[in-house]
Amino acid sequence: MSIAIKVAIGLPVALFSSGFILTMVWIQYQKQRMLWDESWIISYKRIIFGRTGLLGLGSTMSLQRIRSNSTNSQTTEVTVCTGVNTSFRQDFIQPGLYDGRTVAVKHIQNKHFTLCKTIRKEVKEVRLLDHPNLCKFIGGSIEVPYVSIITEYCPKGSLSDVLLNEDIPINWGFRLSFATDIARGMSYLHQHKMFHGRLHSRNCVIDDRWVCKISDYGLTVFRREDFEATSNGFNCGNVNRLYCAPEVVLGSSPNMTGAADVYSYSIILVEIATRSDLISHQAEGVRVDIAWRPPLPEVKAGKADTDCPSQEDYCELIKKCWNHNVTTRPTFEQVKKNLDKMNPHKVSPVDMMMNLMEKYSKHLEAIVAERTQDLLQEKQKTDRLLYSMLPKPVADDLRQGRTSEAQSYSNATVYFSDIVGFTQLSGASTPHQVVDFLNQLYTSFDDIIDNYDVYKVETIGDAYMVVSGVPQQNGINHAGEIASMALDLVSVCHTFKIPHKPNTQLQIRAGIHSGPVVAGVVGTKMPRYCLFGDTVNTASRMESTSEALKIQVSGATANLLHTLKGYILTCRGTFNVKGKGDMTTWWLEAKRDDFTDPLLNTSASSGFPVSVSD
Ligand SMILES: Nc1nc2c(ncn2[C@@H]2O[C@H](COP(=O)(O)OP(=O)(O)OP(=O)(O)O)[C@@H](O)[C@H]2O)c(=O)[nH]1
Ligand SMILES: [Mg+2]
Repeated sequence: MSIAIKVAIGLPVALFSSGFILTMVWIQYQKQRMLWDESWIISYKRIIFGRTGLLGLGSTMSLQRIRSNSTNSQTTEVTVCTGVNTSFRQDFIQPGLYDGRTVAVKHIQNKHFTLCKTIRKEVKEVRLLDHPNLCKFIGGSIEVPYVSIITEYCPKGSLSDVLLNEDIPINWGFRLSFATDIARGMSYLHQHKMFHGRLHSRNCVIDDRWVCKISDYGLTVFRREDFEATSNGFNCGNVNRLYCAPEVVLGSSPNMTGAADVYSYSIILVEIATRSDLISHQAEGVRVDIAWRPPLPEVKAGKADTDCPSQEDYCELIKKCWNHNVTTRPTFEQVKKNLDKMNPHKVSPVDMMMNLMEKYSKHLEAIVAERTQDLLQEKQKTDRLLYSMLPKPVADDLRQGRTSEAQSYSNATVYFSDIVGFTQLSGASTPHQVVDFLNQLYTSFDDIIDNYDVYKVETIGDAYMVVSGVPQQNGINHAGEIASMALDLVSVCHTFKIPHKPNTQLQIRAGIHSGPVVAGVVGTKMPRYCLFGDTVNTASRMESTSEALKIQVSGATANLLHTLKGYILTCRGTFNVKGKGDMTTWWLEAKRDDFTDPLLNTSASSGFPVSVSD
């Protein structure tokens, strides 16, 4: 073989071998570099506590939960170089601000800490992990007594916090999403040959997008505290016994196995379905009974959001996961497939949130519409009440905060009526009977006056006062409106039965006068619309000097009725009215059908001609 051939074969082989060796050396170097890399070590002083301004849904609960296995809690005040006075709490996870982001700081109670090769290896392992369902490791503080593990902070708290908070509605879409998230995270961990060993619902945390992430995985030696020096995970004698697989309790298997994690997961599935606090509910005795399992959840299968889409499959999955026979427990990969089958149209939590919000906003809109309708009805009721107490324009003015000015009217007609012998009648009746009687009478009067363009001013005891032409002016029609109304009111008296004296004939005395009036609201408390002026006094005199079941009309009103035509009036004559002097007044008898002038038609009425004047 010539030298050239030897070189031609040997050179590529040599090059390849040296390349291979170099690559191997490079990989080894990288591995070692990662192992000895200390960029993950965080100076505790650089974490700012108490300024995070966070506290999401579950955080208050989470962050104040005293660790159940912590026997003593100690608080040491330290002033960090940032100038923020913080307190080092060793008994729970604290949120803090590190490098501009919010982090969860889990304190490890250790009096001594050595950054040994095992811990370096553990850190290297968790640093290489990256999955959306794993709570990201950020770094660690190794300064005693501030030894802590710093991880991504999930503002909604732990899965347990969320499930036990009754104020958070969680439909089955969310529940299956949580279950799938945990299975995904765990599957990823197991693929990387890492077992959790302390999987429970408090070690699953919920981020701001409602994604469930697994926390407190790996770093077994790093997180080992002084008091649990011998433990390498669950302390099965404590509250977490519930999550311990039977083989772990019996000591026949280490707790760091995939099957043990699957067992723990089955308990989380029960918690997700029942939303109950299994730890508090477990009886003392069950902690030692390895055959004990929480009761299977009664999940409703159905189409509603609140129902499980596949009840039987869900319970079947739980049973498989807590099987005594370790080998028949599914892997998380299989669990994921099972869950996907149960929930084929999996929607992301954000979309579910959006759907929920849309649903709530629609529901809210419906409620608002309903309440608006109620409000409208209430307003109508108060309006009706207000308008029954004050004329509408006046009431509207008052409602707008405007004070309604008194207004003068050049001509209006005022009606007064009074019950004849009321004092005697009420003396012989109980107050209840009197009120009942007046109420019935004036209710029927109120119904009648609704047919006319008149405004009822008030009832004063047994007196009834009505005006027309105020506050709505109506030319000279006011006289006709009042006259027609007065005739109706008197005629109703003929048929009206006094409830407690059916055999007594009700008699009213009525009087009418027309003239100028001033009208306005008096007072701010219980405001009343009042009429003032001589016209009111004269109308009252017309009533007081009238006779039973008769309507006495002044000359001024009679003149207007004459102009309006259609009323039969007979002259009562002239007599002295107290405070008014001599007055000629008229009896309003009836309405005429043929509209002939009543004052000129002497034969039809009283038989003698009459002139109209005050
Ligand atoms: N809001 C919020 N709470 C958290 C976070 N991580 C943990 N927690 C809560 O802090 C509480 C205390 O956590 P840990 O000290 O890890 O105790 P634990 O989870 O009960 O038990 P182990 O982890 O098994 O020791 C837990 O109940 C969690 O609910 C987080 O990222 N955000
Ligand atoms: Mg935890």
